[in-house]
Amino acid sequence: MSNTSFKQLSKIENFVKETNIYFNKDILAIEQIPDAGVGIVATTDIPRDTIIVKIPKSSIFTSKTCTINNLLTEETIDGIMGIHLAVLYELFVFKESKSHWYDYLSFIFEDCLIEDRKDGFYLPPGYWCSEEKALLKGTLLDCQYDGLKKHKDIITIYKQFVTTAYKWKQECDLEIPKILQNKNYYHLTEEELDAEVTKKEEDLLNSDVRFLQFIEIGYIISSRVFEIDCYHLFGLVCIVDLFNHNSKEDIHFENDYDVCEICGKLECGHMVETDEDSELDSNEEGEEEGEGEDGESEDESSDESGNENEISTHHDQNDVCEIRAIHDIQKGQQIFNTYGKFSNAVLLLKYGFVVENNPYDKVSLVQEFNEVVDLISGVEKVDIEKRLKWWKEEGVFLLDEELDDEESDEEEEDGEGESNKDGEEEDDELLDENIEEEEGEEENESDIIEEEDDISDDVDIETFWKDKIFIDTVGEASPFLERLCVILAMNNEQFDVKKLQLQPDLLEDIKSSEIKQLLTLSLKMLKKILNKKKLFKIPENLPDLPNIKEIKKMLLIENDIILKCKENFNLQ
Ligand SMILES: C[S@@+](CC[C@H](N)C(=O)[O-])C[C@H]1O[C@@H](n2cnc3c(N)ncnc32)[C@H](O)[C@@H]1O
Repeated sequence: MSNTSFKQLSKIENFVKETNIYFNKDILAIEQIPDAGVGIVATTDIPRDTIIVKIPKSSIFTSKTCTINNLLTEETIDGIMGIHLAVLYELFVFKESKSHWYDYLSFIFEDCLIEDRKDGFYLPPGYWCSEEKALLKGTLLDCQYDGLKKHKDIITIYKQFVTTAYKWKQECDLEIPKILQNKNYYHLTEEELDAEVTKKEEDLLNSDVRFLQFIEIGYIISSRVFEIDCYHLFGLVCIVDLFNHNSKEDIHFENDYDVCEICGKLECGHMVETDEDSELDSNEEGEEEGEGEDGESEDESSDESGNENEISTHHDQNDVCEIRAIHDIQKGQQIFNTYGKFSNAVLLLKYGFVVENNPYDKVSLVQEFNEVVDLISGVEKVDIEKRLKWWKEEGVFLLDEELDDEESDEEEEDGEGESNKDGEEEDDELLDENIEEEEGEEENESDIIEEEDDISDDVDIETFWKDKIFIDTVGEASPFLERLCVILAMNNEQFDVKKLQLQPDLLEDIKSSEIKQLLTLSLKMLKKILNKKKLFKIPENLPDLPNIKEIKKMLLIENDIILKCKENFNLQ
């Protein structure tokens, strides 16, 4: 768990004061929360729309505000990777005497600063011991997210950071953070690393405790980081990162994402110049549209720093992120943020905890589905494969849209469409992206942190369809699994000629005897799949292992869902 220590709160108080963070102590308190580190509690009734925290963007730790920002820019390392490298320098090189961020960072990374630590590292499940991982085999975390495997990019990032640190030492005599002191890796070529990447990682994990610290720091960052804007990208936001997660949130994190990508201001010389340039361009005869919006004109404008400063100073006052109460909050209540519409598997993978009564929780049926598909008789194997291919490439997306449309219709009927006017739905989506994904995985975003019902253009097809094969939190089969069973139960005429798979209305028309028979067959298939799902065995005397509490919770929650499902479908 990425929790902080209540004993160290004075550090945060110092930092808040020094950096002009507005944290209304008359209405909020930082308190110790059982099994969740610290959290924020309302000390009085708080009316809806109250701004409870305000943070100047300059007080957010990002790759642009850190001490080594110019080096990172030269090296084009930004986003979460930039934060990771910067944290190593603030904590282990600049330290208390030279780092403006030390009070805040040493609060979040307190354990990482303990000298000679040998164990108790906070690591993603892929780095847990084999006994712990064995207990989680077959869970959603394993089947859907491959969460018991090590993270393939970590060692490459480590190698890149080591090389960069040695280069900075040579070029500007900058001390190398102790975690990155590894001459072997400095001399290692990328080809040599690629050739034996798994073995090299195993060797490092077994021989160098500093590599574990490196992974730990990356994991802590990933569990606390927020998306800020198109200039800073991601950042660690003091105070805002103390709100714990609940699927029902009490607050919204509000900030302007669209700022100038060159200087980060809301309005600035760059933007003014660019607008003027494009106006000029559009007035010039015979010139093509879009000319004048290129990098050159932007570079020219950035040279005119005098003008820019005037505007910047004025707009600095607006460069703040705010936390707003989205409904009335009662005195004494813990105030929750939501990290996203995440199942417990994602919560465990990304943040190291699981929650009971999670409406987005589910149990994977991918293995059971594949086993039953292998046993289907009456339809040729090639036809089954053809249908599965169609489903993965087209069908699953069609049904996703169909369900989205149904949901919007229902919302309109319930009058919920009004929330759109307030922008609340858009805000939800933004929030889901606030705590962003693990380092190095930017391209596989959809694997883990995408809002679960969101289709993105570059979605990984295998991940997408598998993610839809589950039992939901109330023990019902997912509509995707139900539809897939119908499709696999069709005869070739129904699939190829009548194209019933493209006519959901017909499928629901149970008056037709042909459809009735099809639905009976598909229900039989569905029950076969559900029947194959077995309860997880939880040993009575669980070994005393570091993550055993969360593992046990996870297994009990998955078992509870499986039991509800067996009851719903009258299965043994
Ligand atoms: C952004 S921090 C929140 C503040 C944190 N509790 C602390 O002590 O600093 C995220 C971490 O808080 C913990 N956390 C957040 N919500 C939780 C919850 N509902 N139950 C248990 N732990 C939670 C997890 O350790 C997670 O990695």
